[in-house]
Amino acid sequence: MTSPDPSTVRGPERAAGGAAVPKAVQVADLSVDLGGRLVLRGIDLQIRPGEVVAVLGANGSGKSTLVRTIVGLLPAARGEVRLFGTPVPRFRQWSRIGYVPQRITAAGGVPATVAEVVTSGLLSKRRWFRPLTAAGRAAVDRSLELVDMADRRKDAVAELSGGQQQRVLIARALVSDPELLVLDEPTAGVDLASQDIFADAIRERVARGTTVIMVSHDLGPMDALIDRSIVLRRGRIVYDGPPHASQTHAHVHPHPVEDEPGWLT
Ligand SMILES: Nc1ncnc2c1ncn2[C@@H]1O[C@H](COP(=O)(O)OP(=O)(O)OP(=O)(O)O)[C@@H](O)[C@H]1O
Repeated sequence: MTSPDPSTVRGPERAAGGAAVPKAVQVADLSVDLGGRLVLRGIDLQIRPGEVVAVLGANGSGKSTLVRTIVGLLPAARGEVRLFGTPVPRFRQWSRIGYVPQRITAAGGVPATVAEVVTSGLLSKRRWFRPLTAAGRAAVDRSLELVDMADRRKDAVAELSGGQQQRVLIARALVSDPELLVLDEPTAGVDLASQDIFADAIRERVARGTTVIMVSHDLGPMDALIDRSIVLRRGRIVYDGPPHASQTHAHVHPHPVEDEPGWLT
Protein backbone atom coordinates (compact mmCIF):
# COMPACT_ATOMS: atom_id res chain seq x y z
CA MET A 1 0.00 0.00 0.00
CA THR A 2 1.33 3.44 -0.87
CA SER A 3 1.17 6.24 1.64
CA PRO A 4 -0.61 9.41 0.56
CA ASP A 5 1.55 12.45 -0.11
CA PRO A 6 1.32 14.40 3.17
CA SER A 7 1.14 17.65 1.23
CA THR A 8 -2.15 16.58 -0.34
CA VAL A 9 -3.77 15.21 2.80
CA ARG A 10 -6.54 17.46 4.05
CA GLY A 11 -8.37 17.28 7.37
CA PRO A 12 -8.05 14.75 10.20
CA GLU A 13 -10.50 12.39 8.55
CA ARG A 14 -7.98 11.62 5.80
CA ALA A 15 -5.81 9.60 8.12
CA ALA A 16 -7.39 6.37 6.82
CA GLY A 17 -4.90 3.65 6.04
CA GLY A 18 -2.80 4.43 9.07
CA ALA A 19 -0.74 7.10 7.32
CA ALA A 20 0.36 9.76 9.77
CA VAL A 21 -1.32 13.04 8.91
CA PRO A 22 1.04 15.90 9.75
CA LYS A 23 -0.04 18.35 12.39
CA ALA A 24 -1.29 21.60 10.88
CA VAL A 25 1.14 23.50 13.12
CA GLN A 26 4.07 22.25 15.18
CA VAL A 27 6.01 24.68 17.31
CA ALA A 28 8.98 23.22 19.18
CA ASP A 29 11.02 25.08 21.78
CA LEU A 30 10.44 28.34 19.94
CA SER A 31 12.11 31.52 21.09
CA VAL A 32 11.82 34.79 19.19
CA ASP A 33 14.06 37.77 19.64
CA LEU A 34 12.83 41.25 18.73
CA GLY A 35 15.16 44.18 19.07
CA GLY A 36 17.59 42.18 21.20
CA ARG A 37 14.92 40.99 23.60
CA LEU A 38 13.34 37.55 23.93
CA VAL A 39 9.67 38.14 23.26
CA LEU A 40 8.76 34.43 23.07
CA ARG A 41 10.50 31.77 25.10
CA GLY A 42 10.35 27.98 24.92
CA ILE A 43 7.00 27.74 23.16
CA ASP A 44 5.80 24.19 22.45
CA LEU A 45 2.55 23.84 20.61
CA GLN A 46 0.92 21.30 18.33
CA ILE A 47 -2.30 22.02 16.48
CA ARG A 48 -4.19 19.23 14.76
CA PRO A 49 -5.95 19.72 11.43
CA GLY A 50 -9.47 20.98 12.13
CA GLU A 51 -8.75 22.46 15.56
CA VAL A 52 -9.98 25.97 16.36
CA VAL A 53 -7.56 27.57 18.79
CA ALA A 54 -7.85 30.94 20.52
CA VAL A 55 -4.60 32.67 21.54
CA LEU A 56 -5.28 34.87 24.55
CA GLY A 57 -3.21 37.01 26.89
CA ALA A 58 -2.60 40.54 28.05
CA ASN A 59 -1.21 43.31 25.84
CA GLY A 60 2.40 42.64 24.99
CA SER A 61 2.31 38.98 26.06
CA GLY A 62 3.53 37.85 22.63
CA LYS A 63 0.34 36.78 20.82
CA SER A 64 1.00 38.65 17.57
CA THR A 65 4.65 37.64 17.67
CA LEU A 66 3.61 33.98 17.93
CA VAL A 67 1.20 34.05 14.99
CA ARG A 68 3.56 36.18 12.89
CA THR A 69 6.29 33.61 13.48
CA ILE A 70 3.91 30.77 12.63
CA VAL A 71 3.18 32.33 9.23
CA GLY A 72 6.86 32.97 8.57
CA LEU A 73 6.94 36.74 9.00
CA LEU A 74 9.40 36.59 11.88
CA PRO A 75 12.39 34.26 12.23
CA ALA A 76 12.92 31.91 15.16
CA ALA A 77 15.92 32.72 17.34
CA ARG A 78 15.74 29.15 18.59
CA GLY A 79 13.50 26.17 17.95
CA GLU A 80 11.31 25.50 14.96
CA VAL A 81 7.87 26.01 13.43
CA ARG A 82 6.45 23.49 10.95
CA LEU A 83 3.39 23.98 8.78
CA PHE A 84 1.79 20.73 7.62
CA GLY A 85 5.01 18.95 8.46
CA THR A 86 7.37 21.30 6.60
CA PRO A 87 9.73 23.69 8.41
CA VAL A 88 8.53 27.24 7.69
CA PRO A 89 11.75 28.37 5.95
CA ARG A 90 11.16 25.60 3.37
CA PHE A 91 7.35 25.91 3.22
CA ARG A 92 6.12 27.05 -0.20
CA GLN A 93 2.40 26.21 -0.29
CA TRP A 94 1.23 29.56 1.00
CA SER A 95 -2.16 29.24 -0.68
CA ARG A 96 -2.90 26.68 2.07
CA ILE A 97 -2.57 29.47 4.64
CA GLY A 98 -4.84 32.49 5.10
CA TYR A 99 -3.57 35.27 7.36
CA VAL A 100 -5.34 38.37 8.62
CA PRO A 101 -2.83 40.76 10.23
CA GLN A 102 -3.65 42.70 13.34
CA ARG A 103 -3.60 46.13 11.83
CA ILE A 104 -4.76 47.41 8.52
CA THR A 105 -2.11 46.94 5.89
CA ALA A 106 -4.37 46.42 2.91
CA ALA A 107 -4.50 50.07 1.90
CA GLY A 108 -0.84 50.75 2.57
CA GLY A 109 -0.97 53.97 0.57
CA VAL A 110 -1.41 51.97 -2.63
CA PRO A 111 -4.58 52.81 -4.54
CA ALA A 112 -6.32 49.45 -4.73
CA THR A 113 -9.94 48.48 -5.04
CA VAL A 114 -11.71 46.05 -2.74
CA ALA A 115 -11.74 43.40 -5.48
CA GLU A 116 -8.01 43.87 -6.16
CA VAL A 117 -7.09 43.39 -2.53
CA VAL A 118 -9.18 40.24 -2.25
CA THR A 119 -7.75 38.96 -5.54
CA SER A 120 -4.23 39.40 -4.16
CA GLY A 121 -5.08 36.60 -1.71
CA LEU A 122 -5.18 34.21 -4.67
CA LEU A 123 -1.86 35.13 -6.16
CA SER A 124 1.55 34.04 -5.07
CA LYS A 125 4.28 36.55 -5.89
CA ARG A 126 5.38 34.63 -8.93
CA ARG A 127 1.95 34.68 -10.51
CA TRP A 128 1.06 38.33 -10.05
CA PHE A 129 0.72 39.08 -13.74
CA ARG A 130 -1.35 36.12 -14.77
CA PRO A 131 -4.96 37.01 -15.62
CA LEU A 132 -7.51 35.71 -13.18
CA THR A 133 -9.41 32.60 -14.24
CA ALA A 134 -13.21 32.40 -14.17
CA ALA A 135 -12.88 30.18 -11.07
CA GLY A 136 -10.66 32.81 -9.46
CA ARG A 137 -13.18 35.56 -10.18
CA ALA A 138 -15.96 33.40 -8.75
CA ALA A 139 -13.89 32.78 -5.61
CA VAL A 140 -13.35 36.54 -5.18
CA ASP A 141 -17.09 37.17 -5.57
CA ARG A 142 -17.95 34.42 -3.09
CA SER A 143 -15.47 35.74 -0.57
CA LEU A 144 -16.81 39.29 -0.85
CA GLU A 145 -20.35 38.02 -0.39
CA LEU A 146 -19.27 36.13 2.73
CA VAL A 147 -18.22 39.39 4.38
CA ASP A 148 -21.13 41.32 2.87
CA MET A 149 -18.90 43.60 0.78
CA ALA A 150 -19.90 42.51 -2.73
CA ASP A 151 -21.50 45.87 -3.48
CA ARG A 152 -18.25 47.70 -2.66
CA ARG A 153 -15.98 45.64 -4.90
CA LYS A 154 -14.98 48.57 -7.14
CA ASP A 155 -14.45 51.04 -4.30
CA ALA A 156 -10.96 52.08 -3.18
CA VAL A 157 -9.97 50.33 0.04
CA ALA A 158 -8.52 53.58 1.37
CA GLU A 159 -12.01 55.11 1.29
CA LEU A 160 -13.57 52.41 3.47
CA SER A 161 -14.04 52.59 7.23
CA GLY A 162 -11.63 50.65 9.46
CA GLY A 163 -14.16 47.89 10.08
CA GLN A 164 -14.95 47.61 6.37
CA GLN A 165 -11.23 47.40 5.58
CA GLN A 166 -10.97 44.61 8.12
CA ARG A 167 -13.79 42.75 6.35
CA VAL A 168 -11.86 43.08 3.09
CA LEU A 169 -8.78 41.57 4.74
CA ILE A 170 -10.89 38.70 6.03
CA ALA A 171 -12.26 38.13 2.51
CA ARG A 172 -8.67 38.17 1.22
CA ALA A 173 -7.66 35.50 3.75
CA LEU A 174 -10.64 33.30 2.84
CA VAL A 175 -10.43 33.57 -0.94
CA SER A 176 -7.88 30.81 -1.54
CA ASP A 177 -9.98 28.43 0.61
CA PRO A 178 -7.02 27.87 2.94
CA GLU A 179 -6.62 24.85 5.18
CA LEU A 180 -5.17 26.98 7.97
CA LEU A 181 -6.55 30.39 8.88
CA VAL A 182 -4.39 32.55 11.13
CA LEU A 183 -6.33 35.55 12.38
CA ASP A 184 -4.76 38.26 14.51
CA GLU A 185 -7.59 40.10 16.24
CA PRO A 186 -9.73 39.82 13.13
CA THR A 187 -12.75 41.56 14.60
CA ALA A 188 -11.04 44.34 16.55
CA GLY A 189 -12.97 47.50 15.75
CA VAL A 190 -15.60 45.58 13.82
CA ASP A 191 -19.24 46.16 14.80
CA LEU A 192 -21.35 43.34 16.21
CA ALA A 193 -23.32 42.76 13.01
CA SER A 194 -20.07 42.37 11.08
CA GLN A 195 -18.69 40.07 13.77
CA ASP A 196 -21.73 37.85 13.25
CA ILE A 197 -21.11 37.81 9.50
CA PHE A 198 -17.50 36.94 10.13
CA ALA A 199 -18.36 34.21 12.65
CA ASP A 200 -20.77 32.66 10.12
CA ALA A 201 -18.02 32.64 7.48
CA ILE A 202 -15.57 30.98 9.88
CA ARG A 203 -18.20 28.50 11.11
CA GLU A 204 -18.76 27.37 7.55
CA ARG A 205 -14.98 26.87 7.07
CA VAL A 206 -14.61 25.04 10.36
CA ALA A 207 -17.43 22.67 9.38
CA ARG A 208 -15.33 21.78 6.33
CA GLY A 209 -12.27 20.99 8.44
CA THR A 210 -10.32 24.26 8.26
CA THR A 211 -7.85 24.77 11.10
CA VAL A 212 -8.11 28.17 12.78
CA ILE A 213 -5.73 30.05 15.07
CA MET A 214 -7.24 33.26 16.32
CA VAL A 215 -5.73 35.94 18.52
CA SER A 216 -8.43 37.81 20.35
CA HIS A 217 -9.17 39.94 23.34
CA ASP A 218 -12.90 39.57 22.84
CA LEU A 219 -14.05 36.47 21.00
CA GLY A 220 -17.66 37.70 20.77
CA PRO A 221 -19.72 35.53 18.43
CA MET A 222 -16.62 33.41 17.69
CA ASP A 223 -16.62 32.09 21.25
CA ALA A 224 -18.80 29.07 20.48
CA LEU A 225 -16.42 27.89 17.74
CA ILE A 226 -13.32 27.67 19.93
CA ASP A 227 -12.30 24.20 21.06
CA ARG A 228 -9.01 25.08 22.72
CA SER A 229 -7.49 28.14 24.32
CA ILE A 230 -3.86 29.08 24.78
CA VAL A 231 -2.93 31.87 27.15
CA LEU A 232 0.40 33.63 26.83
CA ARG A 233 2.05 35.55 29.59
CA ARG A 234 5.33 37.34 29.09
CA GLY A 235 6.28 35.24 26.12
CA ARG A 236 5.40 31.85 27.59
CA ILE A 237 2.37 29.59 27.40
CA VAL A 238 0.76 29.54 30.84
CA TYR A 239 -2.50 27.82 29.90
CA ASP A 240 -3.36 25.36 27.15
CA GLY A 241 -6.68 23.61 27.45
CA PRO A 242 -10.43 23.70 27.10
CA PRO A 243 -11.96 27.10 26.49
CA HIS A 244 -14.30 27.15 29.47
CA ALA A 245 -15.07 30.71 30.52
CA SER A 246 -12.92 31.87 27.65
CA GLN A 247 -13.67 35.55 28.26
CA THR A 248 -11.62 35.32 31.44
CA HIS A 249 -8.84 33.08 30.19
CA ALA A 250 -6.47 35.96 29.86
CA HIS A 251 -6.46 36.03 33.64
CA VAL A 252 -6.11 32.26 34.21
CA HIS A 253 -2.60 31.22 35.12
CA PRO A 254 -2.61 27.61 36.34
CA HIS A 255 1.16 27.46 35.92
CA PRO A 256 2.42 30.81 37.20
CA VAL A 257 5.57 32.02 35.57
CA GLU A 258 8.10 33.51 37.89
CA ASP A 259 9.65 36.70 36.71
CA GLU A 260 13.16 35.96 35.62
CA PRO A 261 16.20 38.12 36.01
CA GLY A 262 16.85 39.82 32.72
CA TRP A 263 13.21 39.93 31.73
CA LEU A 264 12.50 43.49 30.71
CA THR A 265 9.00 44.65 31.26
N1 LIG B 1 9.64 45.12 16.42
C1 LIG B 1 9.76 44.96 17.74
N2 LIG B 1 10.93 45.23 18.37
C2 LIG B 1 11.07 45.05 19.69
N3 LIG B 1 10.08 44.62 20.49
C3 LIG B 1 8.90 44.35 19.93
C4 LIG B 1 8.67 44.49 18.53
N4 LIG B 1 7.40 44.15 18.26
C5 LIG B 1 6.85 43.79 19.44
N5 LIG B 1 7.73 43.92 20.43
C6 LIG B 1 7.52 43.62 21.85
O1 LIG B 1 7.20 42.26 21.96
C7 LIG B 1 6.26 42.05 23.00
C8 LIG B 1 5.13 41.22 22.46
O2 LIG B 1 4.44 41.95 21.48
P1 LIG B 1 3.19 41.37 20.71
O3 LIG B 1 2.76 42.39 19.70
O4 LIG B 1 3.51 40.01 20.24
O5 LIG B 1 2.13 41.28 21.91
P2 LIG B 1 0.57 40.99 21.87
O6 LIG B 1 0.32 39.97 22.91
O7 LIG B 1 0.13 40.68 20.48
O8 LIG B 1 -0.02 42.37 22.36
P3 LIG B 1 -1.41 43.12 22.00
O9 LIG B 1 -2.49 42.40 22.75
O10 LIG B 1 -1.19 44.49 22.57
O11 LIG B 1 -1.60 43.12 20.53
C9 LIG B 1 5.84 43.42 23.47
O12 LIG B 1 6.46 43.69 24.70
C10 LIG B 1 6.33 44.37 22.41
O13 LIG B 1 6.75 45.57 22.96
